[in-house]
Amino acid sequence: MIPETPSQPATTARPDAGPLLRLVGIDKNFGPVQALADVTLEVPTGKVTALAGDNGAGKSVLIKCVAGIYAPDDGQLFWENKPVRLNSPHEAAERGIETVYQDLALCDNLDIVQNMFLGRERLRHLLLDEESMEIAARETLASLAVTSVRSIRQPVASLSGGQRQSVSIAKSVLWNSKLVIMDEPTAALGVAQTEVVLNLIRQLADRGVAVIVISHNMNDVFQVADRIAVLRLGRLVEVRPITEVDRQIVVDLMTTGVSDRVRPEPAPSMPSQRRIPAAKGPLPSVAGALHEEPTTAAAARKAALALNPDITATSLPEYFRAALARVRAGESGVLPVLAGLLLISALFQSLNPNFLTPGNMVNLLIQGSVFMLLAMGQVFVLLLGEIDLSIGYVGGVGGVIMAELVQESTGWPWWAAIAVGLAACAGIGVLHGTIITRLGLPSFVVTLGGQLGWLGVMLMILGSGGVVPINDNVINDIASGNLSPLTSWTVMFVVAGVFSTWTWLRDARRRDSGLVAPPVSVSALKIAAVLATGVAVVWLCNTNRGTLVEISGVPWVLLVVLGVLAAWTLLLGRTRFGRYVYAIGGNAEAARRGGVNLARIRTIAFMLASFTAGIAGIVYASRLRSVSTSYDGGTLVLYAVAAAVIGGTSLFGGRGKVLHGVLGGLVIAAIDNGMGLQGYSAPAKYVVTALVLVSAVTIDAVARRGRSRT
Ligand SMILES: Nc1ncnc2c1ncn2[C@@H]1O[C@H](COP(=O)(O)OP(=O)(O)OP(=O)(O)O)[C@@H](O)[C@H]1O
Repeated sequence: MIPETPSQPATTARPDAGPLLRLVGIDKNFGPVQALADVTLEVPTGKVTALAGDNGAGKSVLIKCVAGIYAPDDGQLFWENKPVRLNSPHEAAERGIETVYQDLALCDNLDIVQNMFLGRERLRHLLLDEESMEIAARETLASLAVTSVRSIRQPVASLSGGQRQSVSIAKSVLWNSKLVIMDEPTAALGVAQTEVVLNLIRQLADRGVAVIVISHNMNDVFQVADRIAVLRLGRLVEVRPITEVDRQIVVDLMTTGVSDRVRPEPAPSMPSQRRIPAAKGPLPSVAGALHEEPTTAAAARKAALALNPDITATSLPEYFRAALARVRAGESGVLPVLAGLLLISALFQSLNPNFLTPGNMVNLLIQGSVFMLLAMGQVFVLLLGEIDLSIGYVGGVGGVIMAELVQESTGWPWWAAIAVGLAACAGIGVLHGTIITRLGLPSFVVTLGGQLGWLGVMLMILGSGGVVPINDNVINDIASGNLSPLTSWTVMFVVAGVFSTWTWLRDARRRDSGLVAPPVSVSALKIAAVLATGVAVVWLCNTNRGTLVEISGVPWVLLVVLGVLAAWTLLLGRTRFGRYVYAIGGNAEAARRGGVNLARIRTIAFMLASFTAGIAGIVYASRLRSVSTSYDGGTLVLYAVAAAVIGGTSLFGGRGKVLHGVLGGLVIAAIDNGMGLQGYSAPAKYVVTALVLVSAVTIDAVARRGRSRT
């Protein structure tokens, strides 16, 4: 089992207990290539063992055998004196073997805490326990003298190579790893960063961790290693204490397998032989490893603020300045879509004064609800870097199943009909997800096939008549019914009250614990903004929009959208599943190495996309009070992808929020509605929506470039 209490000193050396790891007679062949031949090696605790060898000598294959990636063809591994088989990286991790790979198995889009806990998140009441994880991560970094709590919530993408290595090493300390394997840990690092990383490696060994380091850099090997094992053509030729060899001996062993040379006494000033001393407490040169640059406190604070305004801003102006810096760095969040919405509204209002009337606004919200729902489902899939082109017609299938079941001849109650329609959609999502993950087919192709296939199924259920009317009042009221004005206000204040209390208490608790939290003024501003939006929407909906009879109140469908938004936001933001969706979108390999079951998470994401499409299909059917052959799922799915991307979800995976689907859906509904008021036909609407989509994708791509430049 993986120990649950991290950030204590790791194992203490057990001098009498033998080596932590013993490899005996390990062979590994790849067809005719003998990568390892009869390798016998002991790895003791509390020592850094350097693995040296020329290109192709077998170093990587050897560590992969220890890390559970390759099974040796012959030979035996002994872990703490017991014979073991390590069948997967997960099994190795469970025994306390952590591998820090050259390509650093970190997800760029996740922050430091999220990366350090990836695959081993702590939960409280089934939700991620962010506070406890942040505290543990902070303590671990501090114990290694990587002392910057300020930046613990910054995305790993914004870290330098040395900083990323520091995070990877801290991760192994956090998890009380007994053996840490590092593949070229200082490759591509500058002098100062190399020094930081070597110091951290030394600290690991001084805590009693066994460390294996592969490095081509002899300076590093001589600085940090206690012993050196040399491989040549897959065979282990020597293991010696580092004090008994010099560079020439190592080179001789690597190239010829033997060396008669006796190491001369090193001159005290020889830089290449300078050893890092055993640590007594945090090493000063490691302090601030997350803040190597810039050097002055003010500049460091400015940089930290720019990376994440929540980190350190203590006043409102500071927070806004930092947010502005983030926008300039390509982290614009929902700003472009909000600006776009304002612009579109101003444009249509100037063209037609009816655009911003309460009646039209509510109509627009109802029209947009189908786009919003479909887009919210699509966000799950886009976050994975995939796409689902079938959800339009999957929603249609859900709608038509529900419609058939509430026919008088069938006589099902409305709730059962809805449940079966949604279950059918979820099942379709599982089917798509399973085909995509198990057969390894591209989601684009599978769901394109799904688009045609489910259109066919929908038409078959519709039958020769081509239309299934809905006479059930409850179902028809989903899109056409309203809450009473009083209930509308009550519901709004309850929802806003719950959100405000939760936000306020959470932010206050985090501030009290010294964790990353926005200043009080920002928490207050967030609450005020939500309250103002709620009041505006309810005021709008409560204004009479009927001509012959009075029609007022919040439409039921808005509650459906709000409910889905809240549920999916919680799922993506506060659960392991959500964390893994982002992790896979950011770096699927890192997620896999963290023990995440990629196939399961992907399949669930496709299921949720289809399930949400089912809700959209039911709303659509409710609005038309029927399902017919005129249902155009092909256009709907394109609008859904466009809405998610326009809202700010990246097509490249790993970035996005459920809220983006709602905001993008609003933009599309506004274009559709505004152009409709102006008397434009469908083709013109398509062209304008396409232009907006292309602009959104361009903004996404430019922002991505901005981020990588930063
Ligand atoms: N998956 C594989 N399939 C076939 N051959 C492989 C595979 N992995 C490694 N080899 C072979 O095994 C031998 C040892 O490779 P390995 O990657 O361990 O070398 P290395 O010592 O790590 O070299 P380098 O320093 O260049 O990374 C090489 O001849 C390589 O071509």
